[in-house]
Amino acid sequence: MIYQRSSALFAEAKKYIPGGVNSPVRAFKAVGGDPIFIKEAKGAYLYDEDGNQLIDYIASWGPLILGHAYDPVINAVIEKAKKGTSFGTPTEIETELAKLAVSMVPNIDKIRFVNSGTEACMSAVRLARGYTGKDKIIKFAGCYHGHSDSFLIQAGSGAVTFGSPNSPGVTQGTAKDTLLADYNDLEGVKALVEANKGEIAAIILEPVAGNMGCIIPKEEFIKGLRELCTQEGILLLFDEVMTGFRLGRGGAQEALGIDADIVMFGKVIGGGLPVGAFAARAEIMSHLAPEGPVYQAGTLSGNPLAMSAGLAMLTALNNQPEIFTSLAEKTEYLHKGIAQTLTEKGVTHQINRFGSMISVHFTDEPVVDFASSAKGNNDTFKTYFHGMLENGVYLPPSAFESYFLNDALSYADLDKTIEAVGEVF
Ligand SMILES: Cc1ncc(COP(=O)(O)O)c(C=O)c1O
Ligand SMILES: N[C@H](C=O)CCC(=O)O
Repeated sequence: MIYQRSSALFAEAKKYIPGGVNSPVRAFKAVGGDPIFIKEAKGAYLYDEDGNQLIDYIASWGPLILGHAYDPVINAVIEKAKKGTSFGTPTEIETELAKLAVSMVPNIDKIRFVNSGTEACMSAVRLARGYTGKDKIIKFAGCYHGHSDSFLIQAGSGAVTFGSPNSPGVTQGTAKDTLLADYNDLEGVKALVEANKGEIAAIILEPVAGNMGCIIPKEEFIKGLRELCTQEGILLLFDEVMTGFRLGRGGAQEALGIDADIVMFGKVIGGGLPVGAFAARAEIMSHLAPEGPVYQAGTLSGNPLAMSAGLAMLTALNNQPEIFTSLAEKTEYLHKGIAQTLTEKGVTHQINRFGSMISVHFTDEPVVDFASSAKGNNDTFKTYFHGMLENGVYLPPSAFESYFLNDALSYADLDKTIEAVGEVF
């Protein structure tokens, strides 16, 4: 593979954009080398600026569950754009998307659209604080809820990849209200709740984590959190930015059989355009302005182009729920193929998978939380990542990220990926 033009574009970008990228995980810092600049994409493939074709396991970090440039989404956006790009007024399509989302997801009556997952999580926590009248929240080490100040405390994703899980710029005043627990450690959470009795507004988590690799919640952990929240008057916040409309029509709530109090969305709900959302029962959502006192706003929130992309995406998923099953089957096939190859080659590994999310960890311990994920061998990961790239497979450039499978991937693509693992090792 030749990456001359990508490297030249990166050098130019670095002159004008910090680190040459607009989101840190894109910069390949954890794996070394220059990031690949993409020119276009269709279905399961990316085409870079040097003319290489790559099988894509990132899908724009999750949104493109039906593959790149999915025709119904593209056509909906084109048609909408011809009629104007933004009005700053209510539009009918916002209600159409809200109605559809509410019909697909359990436990929610109303939804508010924002522009990113970060905004969704930030606003959901404000709502939880306003609703409960309490200040503190509990988050889990290695979970990422976007880059709002309250969440940059032992955050996963790019924050941990670049060694700053606690970002400079977050004040002590803000940080003290974010209490930290370990994923899958119910007793630790109970102890925190006991030590801060009556002060906790919310427990926020990725119900299936994807920002320290893919990590599955133990049944007793997730059930225990629900029970604890109900007992203590704490709101349970599911950050479904990755899992929403990916693990099934009803997301992780449905897949795990657990009801959350507030649910946050991003990625798939925008069909590849910038959309986030948060949703809850009417009683909770009624605290939000202009109905209630908790303020939240956005000049471009509910943008018609973004809404039309989201509506086309959710309509497709709602009408063809078998896609979720076939994606999970493809992911299982990939899991088995990679596991068999790595075992034959004598490479120590763990693979975690849930639905269409999967991650490979080069460690001999089960990966159940941030600490066990961080034990993965990063030198082996770098060899794996660059070797796969050389073989035309584009994986997330960090061991702390999940892969996202998309419906356009064929079994031939999966076989090529599995063969590539054999080539690399
Ligand atoms: C679980 C989770 N929550 C929140 C976010 C923040 O979303 P965004 O990047 O759209 O702000 C992300 C991804 O970035 C995420 O994976
Ligand atoms: N892990 C992050 C979100 O899912 C990756 C996307 C980003 O921060 O650019």
